[in-house]
Amino acid sequence: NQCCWILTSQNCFVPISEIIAVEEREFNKKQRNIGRWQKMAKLHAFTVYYVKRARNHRWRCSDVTFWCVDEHLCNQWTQALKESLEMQKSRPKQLLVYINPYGGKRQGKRIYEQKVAPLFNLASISTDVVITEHANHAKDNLFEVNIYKYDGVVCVGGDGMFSEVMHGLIGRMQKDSGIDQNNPKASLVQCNIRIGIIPAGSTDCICYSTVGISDPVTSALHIIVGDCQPLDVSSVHHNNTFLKYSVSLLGYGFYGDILKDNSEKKRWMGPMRYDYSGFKTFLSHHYYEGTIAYQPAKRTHGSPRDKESCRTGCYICKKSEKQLAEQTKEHGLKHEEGEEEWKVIKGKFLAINAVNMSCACPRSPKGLSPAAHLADGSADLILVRKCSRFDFLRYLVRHTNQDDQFDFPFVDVYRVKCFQFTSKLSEDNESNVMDIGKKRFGQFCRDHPACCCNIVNSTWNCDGETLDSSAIEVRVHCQLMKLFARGIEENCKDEAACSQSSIEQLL
Ligand SMILES: Nc1ncnc2c1ncn2[C@@H]1O[C@H](COP(=O)(O)OP(=O)(O)OP(=O)(O)O)[C@@H](O)[C@H]1O
Ligand SMILES: CCCCCCCCCCCCC/C=C/[C@@H](O)[C@H](CO)NC(C)=O
Ligand SMILES: [Ca+2]
Repeated sequence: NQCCWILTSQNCFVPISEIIAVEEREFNKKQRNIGRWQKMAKLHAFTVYYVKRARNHRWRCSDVTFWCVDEHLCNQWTQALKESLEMQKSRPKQLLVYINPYGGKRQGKRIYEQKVAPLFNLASISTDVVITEHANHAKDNLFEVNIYKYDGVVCVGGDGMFSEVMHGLIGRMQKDSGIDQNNPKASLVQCNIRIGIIPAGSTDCICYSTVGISDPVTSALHIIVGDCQPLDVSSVHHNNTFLKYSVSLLGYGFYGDILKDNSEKKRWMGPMRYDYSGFKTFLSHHYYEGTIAYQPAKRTHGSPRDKESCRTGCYICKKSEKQLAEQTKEHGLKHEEGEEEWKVIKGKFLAINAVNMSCACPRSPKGLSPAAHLADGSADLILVRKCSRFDFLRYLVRHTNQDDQFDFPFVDVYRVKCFQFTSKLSEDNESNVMDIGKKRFGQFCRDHPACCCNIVNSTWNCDGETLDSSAIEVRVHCQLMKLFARGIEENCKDEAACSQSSIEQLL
């Protein structure tokens, strides 16, 4: 991996790990009938395709062709490079691909065929492609196929499609290992089959937060070079029944209501439906009463108010990986019961957001929690208490600029390893004190008919899908799965040197 190629005249270094493919070239001598080469009888050549970094974390496939008069020398180079590529053991050779033809702007199939498949061919990756015919097709299929013959699963679509594939893979792993997903305390088996995301959805938050951009070619190249990014996954339960897994946002109140309004009937609007529902939800300004109990994540280093973000090779995530390995060595898969105390908060909230990662996306480039980590075994729990519409707008606007969105008296943020939520309504229901008046008047606040207090429940938005229950129990599973990604890279300092187009070089 450390072995580097030096393209001398251009001062451009390409590590072997970033070479996509090496191809012998058929050379027609008329192509280069100039200078001293004119007299040569035959020229030999080979082309190296490699990753070229462009602006804003974009990767592109570039190429450089090497010409040579000595056939033997040319073959030696080609051979040596091919052997080096063979030694890159983390690269996938066989992939299972699921395409959602209806996600985002309905471009999934075209994006895959035009932008991704040619790159997979170039890198000699063989694929089995499934174009999904209905929701849950990919998930169900993952319980039936021989997943162990693949080096990875690729999903072409948005966060919802990724969620399907993740549920299929994690669920299959637990089933094959005899783990009961309904047990909220079960230690889940890690899923080592990596998932690659080719973004073709509406928000594409998981791709953006793990790669730094939502761009199909960039994601395809991360898959080809065999990147590996572990990811925390939260399990969500209600009354000892498994509901869902979440990797990006678990949102109650504002983000749940956006989804409730954002029904399948609005899918024709494409990604715009989120802006429309977002605006409507903002105007409705509903808040919800409930109780949150959480256990702080004491073992993780770092805080949600840190100025530094999780980046490629993040040392905080590395430390968590080490801790996890030590813990597994000591206790095996047995769940280690946390002795930390539970903290309890009661209140009226406009939004309760729990994020396992920053949740950066094109609409909010730094995300809902800019310092959240991809693989530290914790989630950031953000509580936005009842405030004026104007203050809530100020809070939302800070998702899109450089100002600190946690610097408000009505916003609290905690780094947690698990939490529980019960709405006031279900508390009342459970303790059987719900009075008939509440039932009869449905969603209006009896005491203040003109206020925005909503005594019906909101809905949980779990990575873009609604949950059936408002009372939930959530636990973060450190690094439960892996992606073909490497986290967001620090910006390339020398972009001019990185953005060279095709270079031709004489050996
Ligand atoms: N062939 C299909 N027909 C209908 N729905 C499908 C099909 N294949 C997958 N789905 C479902 O479509 C839902 C949404 O898809 P996807 O996530 O790709 O796009 P999106 O909702 O536009 O984007 P995002 O999730 O990023 O907001 C997924 O939850 C998935 O279960
Ligand atoms: C005043 C109007 C405000 C509009 C706000 C629009 C939405 C902002 C998008 C930020 C969402 C980031 C979190 C991502 C969550 C995803 O899991 C989910 C599924 O794709 N997306 C959404 C929007 O719920
Ligand atoms: Ca995390």
